[in-house]
Amino acid sequence: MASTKGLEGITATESTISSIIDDKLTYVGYDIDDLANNSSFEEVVYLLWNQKLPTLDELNQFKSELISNMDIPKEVVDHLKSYDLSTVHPMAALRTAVSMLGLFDSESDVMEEEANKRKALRLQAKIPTVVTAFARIRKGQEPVGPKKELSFAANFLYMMNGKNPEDIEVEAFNKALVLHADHELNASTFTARVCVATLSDVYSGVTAAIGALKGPLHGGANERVMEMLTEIGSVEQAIPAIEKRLENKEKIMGMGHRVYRNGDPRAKHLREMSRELTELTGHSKYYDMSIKIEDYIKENKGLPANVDFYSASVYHSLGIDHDVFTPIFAVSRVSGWLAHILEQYGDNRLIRPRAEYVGPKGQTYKPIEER
Ligand SMILES: CC(=O)SCCNC(=O)CCNC(=O)[C@H](O)C(C)(C)COP(=O)(O)OP(=O)(O)OC[C@H]1O[C@@H](n2cnc3c(N)ncnc32)[C@H](O)[C@@H]1OP(=O)(O)O
Ligand SMILES: O=C([O-])CC(=O)C(=O)O
Repeated sequence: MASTKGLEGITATESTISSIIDDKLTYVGYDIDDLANNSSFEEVVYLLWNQKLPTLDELNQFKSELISNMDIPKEVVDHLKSYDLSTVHPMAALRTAVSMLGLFDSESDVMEEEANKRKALRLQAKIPTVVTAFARIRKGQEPVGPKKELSFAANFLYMMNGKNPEDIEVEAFNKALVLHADHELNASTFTARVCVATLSDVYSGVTAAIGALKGPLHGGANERVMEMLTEIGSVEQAIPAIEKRLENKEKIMGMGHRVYRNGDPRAKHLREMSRELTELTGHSKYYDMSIKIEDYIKENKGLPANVDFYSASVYHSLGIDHDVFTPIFAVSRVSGWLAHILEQYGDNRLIRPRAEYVGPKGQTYKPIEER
């Protein structure tokens, strides 16, 4: 039987979490546009995990549970301080720290449903703390803990910068978190599901997913978009630089998508946020360059911008270090990974496809001294 490279077009599982149908994205049946325009990230996480929007009481309870679980063990902070901070990528630090968090969770290997839900909450709560702690430690700053009265999005920015964020920053960051929360069977979510389908634990599933998200063809693209924009440097150079990259058969980061053909519905929200925030912070050139590149690639390659393209200039405008863009993706996407992990446990079967063997056949074994 012939193989399908990259499993393109293969339906590998049923899911009730998110859907992409005719280029339209929904979480549990709610249109991403409605959620992006109206909901808090905490509401979306609750929705993904419970398959329903919370009441006000449920939301308040959920928010306070999240905040009260945000602290991370001192040993993890000490570990983050022990690397060569000039070379370690924050995604690598996050991958190791999440695995380490499992060592300090006495329920790590308890496979009961309620224990898995408690671990999900702890991971969702602690990942922003790890990301912000590492970002501060490598600048010689001490980590900052969360504030009870702040939202999840505001707390991330507070723990990162050590000061209360502006409303417009919180609004933009919340929207970015909502837009990145889940995306059907993308590579990192599939990785998480494959891992836990062996009945491995939640920490292993999330650690594996972080590894998959890190790659430049997936979540790692947002950092590469900013690297590209910075290298290009000016609006005038945008098209000549892109033409040169295409001539060299380089991929344009943030462009193209395996599933969307006519456009990623998340990109328009991020494009608008990029327009507003770059203007407000004096970084309009990055928005102007992005628009030119998007139009050129659409016209010449027929490829749409994906979620990673405009998130780059949005995060840059929020003053976030470029190599922290992908960890921020993880801060949001862990909600989707955890929803899928819980769904996988709920109706599990080992995921084990086949490979079509195309190597040599019928070889005769020779003793080592005769080779
Ligand atoms: C959150 C996310 O993960 S969104 C995706 C983030 N990744 C990126 O932005 C990286 C850049 N984009 C890409 O590499 C791809 O579009 C992917 C990985 C997103 C999708 O990949 P696939 O569905 O496997 O498409 P594939 O890589 O086979 O590309 C098909 C054709 O389009 C071209 N193409 C696809 N994306 C791009 C791009 N960004 N720039 C230039 N050409 C591209 C390929 O070169 C290929 O051309 P060919 O048929 O002439 O060889
Ligand atoms: O679905 C994909 O292949 C990649 C993507 O856009 C995401 O994970 O958000």
